[in-house]
Amino acid sequence: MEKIRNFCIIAHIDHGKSTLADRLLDFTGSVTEREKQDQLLDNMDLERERGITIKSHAIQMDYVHNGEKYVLNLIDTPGHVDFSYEVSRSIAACEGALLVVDAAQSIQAQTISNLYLALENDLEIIPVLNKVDLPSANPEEVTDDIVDLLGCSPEDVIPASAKTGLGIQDILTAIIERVPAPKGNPNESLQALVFDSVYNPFRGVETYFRVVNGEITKGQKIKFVATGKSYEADEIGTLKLTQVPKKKISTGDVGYLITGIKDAREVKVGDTITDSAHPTKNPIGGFEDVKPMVFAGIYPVDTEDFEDLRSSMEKLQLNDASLVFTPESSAALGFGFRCGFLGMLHMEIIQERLEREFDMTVITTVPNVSYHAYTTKGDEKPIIVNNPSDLPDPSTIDRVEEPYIKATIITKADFVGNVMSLCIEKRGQIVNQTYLTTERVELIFDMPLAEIVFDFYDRLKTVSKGYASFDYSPIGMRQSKLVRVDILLNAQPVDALSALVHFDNAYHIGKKMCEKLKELIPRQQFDIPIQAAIGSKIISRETIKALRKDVTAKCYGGDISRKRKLLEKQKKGKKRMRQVGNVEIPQQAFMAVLKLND
Ligand SMILES: Nc1nc2c(ncn2[C@@H]2O[C@H](COP(=O)(O)OP(=O)(O)OP(=O)(O)O)[C@@H](O)[C@H]2O)c(=O)[nH]1
Repeated sequence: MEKIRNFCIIAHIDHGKSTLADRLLDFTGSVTEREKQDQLLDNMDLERERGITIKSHAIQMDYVHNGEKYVLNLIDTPGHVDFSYEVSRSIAACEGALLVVDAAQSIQAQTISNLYLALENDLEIIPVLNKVDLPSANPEEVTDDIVDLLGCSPEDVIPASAKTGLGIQDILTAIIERVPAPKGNPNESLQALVFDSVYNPFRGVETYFRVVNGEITKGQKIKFVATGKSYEADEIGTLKLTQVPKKKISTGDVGYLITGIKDAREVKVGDTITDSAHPTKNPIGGFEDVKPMVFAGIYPVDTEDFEDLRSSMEKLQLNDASLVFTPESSAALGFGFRCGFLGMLHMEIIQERLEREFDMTVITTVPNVSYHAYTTKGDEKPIIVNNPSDLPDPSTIDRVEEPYIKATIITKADFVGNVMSLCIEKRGQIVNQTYLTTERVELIFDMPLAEIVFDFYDRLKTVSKGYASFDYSPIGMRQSKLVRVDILLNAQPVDALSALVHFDNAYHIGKKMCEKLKELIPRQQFDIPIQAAIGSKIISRETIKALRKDVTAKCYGGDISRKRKLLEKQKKGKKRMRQVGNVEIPQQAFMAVLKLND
């Protein structure tokens, strides 16, 4: 135990965590030449393409320091706010953290939020000034920023470049000398923290854990405290680049467990593993079930594919326990599912995985957050509104509550005005404003989560010319004035286009929706009126003019293969169209409300 170091790397997105992890693996000889590949830990294709870490992973390195052999367990953490719960669990499994700060960009919102998480867990912080090789790097200034933030001395900050390999040895030395060895009692009953799980189609769910007390042995009967379920530890081992089966994993160490569980929902990140016969009396605290924040409908483009979609979603859920869904139906789109996601990025990922891994073409409807509606009947429990159609009749509503968040934004002093106006437009209330340095300002707002879901990130980037970083955490429900804006095409309501919006924004959004739909829906043989309505009141209207004449009629003769090509192309385009009444609506139209300001 004396020779084990468990650490994680925390950073703002793109500050170089994954690249630094690769360098550490290289340096400790944990990868052979053949295995070398950029961003080794990001082993999902999607992760590599998007250049982001979606799930956290762990890896063990051996390193000799002053003639002594050490085991270093690195736990890589995801960088995006949608996955912050996973960051918090990975952090809880460590004693130390490398705080990576980009020498050109300095401290950003997630640098701070992750740092707070690490400090709450009493982690030893090793500040790393990364990307010092960049011409735009500002090492002195950024070191000062870090010293101010941590209250450390400038010598504690390790200058490094994950690209060139500079500083890697210093980082390893610091991990061994500064990060404390794990504590814990090997003789106590087993107590292990689940910090991640991964679904493997051949082996079932692989659970990643850190032993806090006691030890886990192959074949042991173990129990998951939160789910109360018991299993046999079919295989346990440590995580090198590949899994290395072991007979026993002891206090302080990190490993994987395979029990033949086939459903990701049975393994919850944050849960405690204990011995089935002699369960621990103190499960590790802080466990929470991850709750979806954003809801949207997912429908097959072809109504006949509903059963295929169901089986694909079930398979996806086996390996992504944070995805929830229930069947729903829409007059416009037929049968589909109302799905809950951790955030917008998670939603995009699910949609993309459905298309790539399961070859499904789907239509996603306008996302919304989860509201609580109380009726005048005085019922104690709220009606949970995850779907515009769940909103009770306005005449029976007493009040509606919506989820609020604390938003932390760090930006340059020059852009404070712009960022403030944006947040106020998004119904934010300023809570605090602090100058971190003369140049950089931290703004804290209470804001409705719903406003973040729509275009907030993009707008923030635009108004700050990219110099703003953003992070948020939920702070509970607050009363709101919510209405449902319905869209009528050719006088027919299209339920899949309905959106839940704040009353003050309803007219603006209704108008923009009509304009956007006019752009997106192709002209047809007849005039199509587009209307936005609240209840029976029409608040906006546009008209798509009819095509004047059939321009293709003249195109006769010519090469057949060319014609076929055109037909094929048309078919592809058609695939994402939905016939509603006698109007054809393209897929983008269902998401139009997200891009109202483009
Ligand atoms: N010049 C230079 N570029 C670097 C350095 N470290 C990382 N990068 C680049 O910075 C970008 C982001 O690096 P990543 O390692 O993917 O960042 P990350 O923090 O892991 O990002 P997420 O996993 O998405 O949170 C990549 O294009 C890297 O090649 C460095 O020391 N110098």
